[in-house]
Amino acid sequence: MADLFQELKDKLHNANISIVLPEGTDERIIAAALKLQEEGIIKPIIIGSAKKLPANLTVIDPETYEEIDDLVQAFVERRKGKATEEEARKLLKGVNYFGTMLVYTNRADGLVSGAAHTTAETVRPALQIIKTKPGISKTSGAFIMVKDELRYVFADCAITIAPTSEDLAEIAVESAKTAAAFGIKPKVAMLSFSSKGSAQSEETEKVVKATELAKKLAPNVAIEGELQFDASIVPAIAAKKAPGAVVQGDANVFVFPSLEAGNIGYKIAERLGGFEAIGPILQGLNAPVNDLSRGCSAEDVYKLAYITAAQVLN
Ligand SMILES: CC(C)(COP(=O)(O)OP(=O)(O)OC[C@H]1O[C@@H](n2cnc3c(N)ncnc32)[C@H](O)[C@@H]1OP(=O)(O)O)[C@@H](O)C(=O)NCCC(=O)NCCS
Ligand SMILES: CC(=O)OP(=O)(O)O
Repeated sequence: MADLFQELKDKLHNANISIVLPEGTDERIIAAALKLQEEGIIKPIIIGSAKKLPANLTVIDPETYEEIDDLVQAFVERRKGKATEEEARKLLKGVNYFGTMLVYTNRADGLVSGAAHTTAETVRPALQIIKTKPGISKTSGAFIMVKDELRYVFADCAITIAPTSEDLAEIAVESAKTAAAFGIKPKVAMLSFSSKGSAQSEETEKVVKATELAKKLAPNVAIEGELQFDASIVPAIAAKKAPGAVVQGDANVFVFPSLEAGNIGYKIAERLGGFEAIGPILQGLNAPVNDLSRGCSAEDVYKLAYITAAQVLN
């Protein structure tokens, strides 16, 4: 992954991209911001109290922000009929709503939060304000999983609790795009507890249908399902369980059938398998807003800031 981050740094060198880090009270966020500031490639903007933060950082304090009325008006306009001015003013006291409005109003290019907030608290402002791109029905959360030379994409590990076949197909296509954007030629496995009809149930049928839909949505991408994890990653097992499949134990994008499977699966790969987990990267939004795990390190924050900045250019 060293190469990926070097590539991103080269690409972003003169791009002048600013990333909001709303959690200015978290030490990991401050450490990552200082490292970004020192490097001078991405401009971090911290939300918090300037008095309590290092003087060389750009800090915006919602309590004293001179342009708060503009943000409130823009929020009320965006949430037409769903928030009064009074409610908007109250919501914008929250650092994630405030930071998301900085992105929505083009005062910043992207946002990374979630070190000190749950995923729901982090992403809800983005779902309500930034919203998904035309043609995308739902956002989803992908991780880039890295160990030595190995790079995989896991999704959805963050957002949709009980995806339908249509959701899974969209997640597959968006995850293939995420893989391609970060230098991985996608080979997608639609995961299940069954390989090519070895078990039959509502759950396996959901993945079979999702695979058909995903293939129609992205006919040029190698997508295979339904597959068990071993049949997707071990060529000899693929030859036995899924002979003739377009993915022969060489999958690198893994679409999990539910959030339970995806979230548990990525944490097992991270905590027992020794993979670095970068994300969750939110896919399909109009502007990049990315979540962190509350278990993240300062290095994870720093890296996700680079991924977020790269999404601005994609
Ligand atoms: C993502 C999540 C917070 C959304 O829940 P919610 O805020 O209750 O969602 P709601 O149904 O009230 O919708 C709120 C808004 O977000 C939108 N929305 C909800 N899910 C969305 C999705 N996946 N993609 C895009 N927009 C979405 C809704 O359309 C709605 O927009 P509107 O207010 O403009 O009409 C919820 O699905 C969740 O908690 N997921 C699990 C998160 C988690 O804990 N993951 C594990 C750790 S990473
Ligand atoms: C991505 C994720 O699981 O986030 P958290 O660990 O904060 O719940």
